[in-house]
Amino acid sequence: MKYRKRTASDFVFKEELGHGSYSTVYKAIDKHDPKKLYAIKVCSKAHIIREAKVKYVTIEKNTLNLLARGNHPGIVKLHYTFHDADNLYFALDFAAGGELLSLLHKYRTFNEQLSRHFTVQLIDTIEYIHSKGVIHRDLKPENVLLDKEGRLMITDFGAATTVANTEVYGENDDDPNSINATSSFVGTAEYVSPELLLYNKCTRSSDIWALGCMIYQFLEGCPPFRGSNELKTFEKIVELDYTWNSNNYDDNPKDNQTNSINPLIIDTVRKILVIDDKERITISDLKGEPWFNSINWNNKLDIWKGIFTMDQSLLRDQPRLDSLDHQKQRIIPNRQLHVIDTPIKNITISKQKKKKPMKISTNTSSIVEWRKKLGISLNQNNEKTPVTGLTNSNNEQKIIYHSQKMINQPNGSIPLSYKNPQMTQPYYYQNSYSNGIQNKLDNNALSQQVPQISSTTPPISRRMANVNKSEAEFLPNSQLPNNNSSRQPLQPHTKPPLSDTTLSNTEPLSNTYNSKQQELDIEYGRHILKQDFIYICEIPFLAVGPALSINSYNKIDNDLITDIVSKNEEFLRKSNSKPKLLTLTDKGHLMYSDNLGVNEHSIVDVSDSGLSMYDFEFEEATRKGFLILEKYKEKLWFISLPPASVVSQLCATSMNYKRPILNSGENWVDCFFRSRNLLEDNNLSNEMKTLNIDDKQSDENVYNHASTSFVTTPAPVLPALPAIQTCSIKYEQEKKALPARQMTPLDHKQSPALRYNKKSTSSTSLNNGGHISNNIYVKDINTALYTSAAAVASKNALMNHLNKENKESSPSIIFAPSSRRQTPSQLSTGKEYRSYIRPQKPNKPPGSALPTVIHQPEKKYRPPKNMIVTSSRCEVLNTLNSSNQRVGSDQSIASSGASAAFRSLQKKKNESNR
Ligand SMILES: Nc1ncnc2c1ncn2[C@@H]1O[C@H](COP(=O)(O)OP(=O)(O)OP(=O)(O)O)[C@@H](O)[C@H]1O
Repeated sequence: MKYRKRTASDFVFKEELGHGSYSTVYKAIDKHDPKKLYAIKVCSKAHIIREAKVKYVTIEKNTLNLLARGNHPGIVKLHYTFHDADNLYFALDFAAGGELLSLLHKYRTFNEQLSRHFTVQLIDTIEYIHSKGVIHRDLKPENVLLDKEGRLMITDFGAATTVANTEVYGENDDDPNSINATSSFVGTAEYVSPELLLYNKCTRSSDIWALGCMIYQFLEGCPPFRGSNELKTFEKIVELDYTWNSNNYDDNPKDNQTNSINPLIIDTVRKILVIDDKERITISDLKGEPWFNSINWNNKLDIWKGIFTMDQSLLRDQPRLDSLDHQKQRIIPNRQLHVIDTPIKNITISKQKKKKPMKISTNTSSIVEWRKKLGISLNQNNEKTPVTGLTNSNNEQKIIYHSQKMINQPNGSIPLSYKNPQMTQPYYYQNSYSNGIQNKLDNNALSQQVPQISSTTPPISRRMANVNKSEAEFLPNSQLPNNNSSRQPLQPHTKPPLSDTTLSNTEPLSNTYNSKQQELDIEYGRHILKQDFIYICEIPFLAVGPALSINSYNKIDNDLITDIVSKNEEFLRKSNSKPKLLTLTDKGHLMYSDNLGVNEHSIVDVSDSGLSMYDFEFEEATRKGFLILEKYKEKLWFISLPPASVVSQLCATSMNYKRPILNSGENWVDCFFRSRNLLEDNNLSNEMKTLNIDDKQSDENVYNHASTSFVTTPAPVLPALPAIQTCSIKYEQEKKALPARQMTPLDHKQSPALRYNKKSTSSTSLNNGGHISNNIYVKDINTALYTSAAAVASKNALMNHLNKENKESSPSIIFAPSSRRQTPSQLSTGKEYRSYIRPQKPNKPPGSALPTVIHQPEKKYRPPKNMIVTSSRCEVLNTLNSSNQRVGSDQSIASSGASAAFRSLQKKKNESNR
């Protein structure tokens, strides 16, 4: 047959059949052959990239392709794959009979004959899947569909793996005592095997375990192991805590004789539900069980009869049998239902819906949804990911090691990162600090005097006015409150009338993006988001030195910044030097130059993962305070705004060239966020361009196997699943799902509700891509980080982040403009150094939606000695600390779900081994 690539326009999309964690499935009619119905699974590219589901989609596609070759009736067939700019499409067999779970719910239980019939079909299919070297890993009634004749079709291969891959999972098989922290869950709680729970091992036998659970469920109506939460479920599984009930049909008097389960079934299930997977019955032995004596396993036609076409006498004991006819009526005429054709362009497929409501509270989530729910995810390399609450020693050691390496530099030597020739001369080299200590640095660019903080620098009165006594105790003498000064209450971030009238002259200029500037930007191929005159002071992290040294920066915190600012405000403002022109582009480049825009010095990329931003009373409207940037372990930049009169003069002098101030209406922090968002969007659209699902091979293959007749092909066992590993979904930037997103925790586009959640003490969201969503305003970074519900909940994300980072980059912590962070308690305590742990663009109108301040000073994090901790490091460590503290508490275990269950199981296991 001549190959022709299908597109979405080849189909008429009908009603939605369902939706999962990364797709929405629509019924569709082939325009070229209206008799052909398909279920088209539509995956939004943006969604699967953002949610790091590319891997699952890839696995599903390749597994389905592989399994389609055998044309087994028990596997939902993949007919076509195609994509467009926004979506990936899988054209699958349409399962007119719906989910097996729905049928089970309808009848509550299946009678013995029906149970056996379905079990036989499942065994035949599982045997086929395993013969191809594939393990499904998420078998459950929701993942079993029925075709129009009522034959089973297993679907949802997103969690599948190969036998070879699985062996890798069981790296501790030989030593069951050494369960490590990198275990990951696979499956759905009620069907997950004990070997996975106990040894992080998944084999073919794990699918058989799930089959045993399903057989039980067919007869009892619910899975054998179900607790009130995942932990209890897992405990029941590993303790093999299940019982057969005998009163299933009590409400159906005419079925009284069926209220005891056939002992042959009980015996069969007993042989399946064996804790030790090596002792568990195999598929071939299972087929020989007495319960299947009547089955001719070679008679595929008999095995694969659809329940809607079967001899009804076979089903005579089925409770509410009459309903089955009704069900058949309901299913088969489904095609005749009046549906309004949905033009493809009107299908809101890019907008993902939430997972359908769970029919049974805890067992209907797919593996991926389940992982997400429990905060368990795979890392980028498809490796096992630490489970919440488990040891973090590796990660921590990594940090300590690096830190010590930095600190242990021989006196005078300079860490490589300091030798960056582009590093500009720090301003303070020119200043007149007389008490500086001469560094013995051998690098020319850095052999300079480290400024000694002048003890005579007067305290900054403005910030001292409202410091209360208890706080004052923690402040150096030089910062004691000055009662003569009055602290300016922070104002909502509206544009106040400028005190300096000369500045107002510049305003009309500043809002105009004039043609000369445009020309320049076009020449440079950039678009400027904001440009303004600023003072900038760079302070590198030095290897040695008493004050502004790496030792001083072991903790970037409120006190340190306060100390630096209070003692060096004049110096930091560079009042004696000429202001620079700071420019931020849409590409995230931040640079400064003289006021004519020449000799640009690049500062940093706003998207840099090692960049943290803070503000210290930074008020653009009143031109006060500092915007502080920190490149982790490299530099601090203190940015402040010159007086309006100075700016006005500068503008006047540069009039002939261009109008230098651009976009003064939007403050710097907002622009940083905007720039970062633009970059993210850019990344996303680039990744979407590279993500496709073209698979000519697959389509041709499917054409060749289009027949629905079942051919029993003796399929060779594949050593591995090359198709899965050499994924045919091209994802060229496979390295990352969305790199910038690791650094910018909140996907505000997808979670708009989280952006300004006023109940923010725990307004946290963690998704499986390891993204932290957090909306906590705090007055003290360490306190905040320690107490942040987000930090606690996001340990996995952070650990993932650490895993991914061999370098010392860190998630950014960005401090929002103070007007948005201001709370009454902040004002009353007088702490100006407030953190805002959520790198995203704040766009709420000024003064609104102030989340609750979290204040638990007693839990303040104390960094270990010799450990360099930036804000982000604090976050990581506090998270780990608090998580470790929670271990062992029953209450916390109960609330922390699967990971706690893991811990609990390990603990029990270790105790029993002692
Ligand atoms: N071939 C099909 N025929 C009919 N309905 C289908 C078909 N495939 C899927 N569906 C329906 O669509 C729903 C979602 O499909 P599916 O579970 O495959 O999506 P998913 O994104 O892989 O979800 P999950 O989160 O479970 O992995 C199913 O529950 C089912 O009701």
